[in-house]
Amino acid sequence: MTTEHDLIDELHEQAAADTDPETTPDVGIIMGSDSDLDVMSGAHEALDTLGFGEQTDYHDAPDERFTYETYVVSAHRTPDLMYAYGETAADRGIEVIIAGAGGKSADLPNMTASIAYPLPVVGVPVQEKSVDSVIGMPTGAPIVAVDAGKSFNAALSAVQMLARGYDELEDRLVEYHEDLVADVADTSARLHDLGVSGFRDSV
Ligand SMILES: Nc1c(C(=O)O)ncn1[C@@H]1O[C@H](COP(=O)(O)O)[C@@H](O)[C@H]1O
Repeated sequence: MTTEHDLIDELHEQAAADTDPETTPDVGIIMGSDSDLDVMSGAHEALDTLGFGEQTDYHDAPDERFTYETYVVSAHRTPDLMYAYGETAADRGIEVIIAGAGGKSADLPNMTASIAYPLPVVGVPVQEKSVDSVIGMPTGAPIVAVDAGKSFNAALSAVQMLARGYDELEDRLVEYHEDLVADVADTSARLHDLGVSGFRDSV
């Protein structure tokens, strides 16, 4: 069984390995519990849509140029792991972190933002009651956050940040947006042309 200390050691070893950044995960997704996975999977869906690959082995990157990794990390249950993740993220090649947590005391995103600073962290309150604890940071301690459950948008925001350095990602974001616009326009025309009953029958 893997222990917290095994994971911490791995993170530090990876940070020290000086790996080619093209082969390291670009986006790190962390969440307070695996019970957050359903909500957080919107981030995976968005990244998959934008052509990212999932990296499950730090030393064996998938074919995709841009990748993400996922871990469960908790400020409350595994503070040492949270510290190690935030502290090593930049050296491990992570360029932006998406951090989700639920409950009334959702501290993982904001704590990670402070530890990983100046690496940007996009916080996802997993539930409505988590919003205040995710976004409530003092002046000088920034976090970017989305509304409760909006992990899909968190990933889009993360890619927007990455896209400032990679034209290819900017193109993918533009293409995604054009598809979105086309879908809405097509739905609008079908609703109009088929009428409400016909439209309902068609979906
Ligand atoms: N908010 C946090 C933190 C943290 O912020 O460090 N760690 C776990 N949790 C949250 O506790 C909830 C219940 O977790 P369990 O289902 O594991 O009991 C989850 O939504 C998780 O994000």
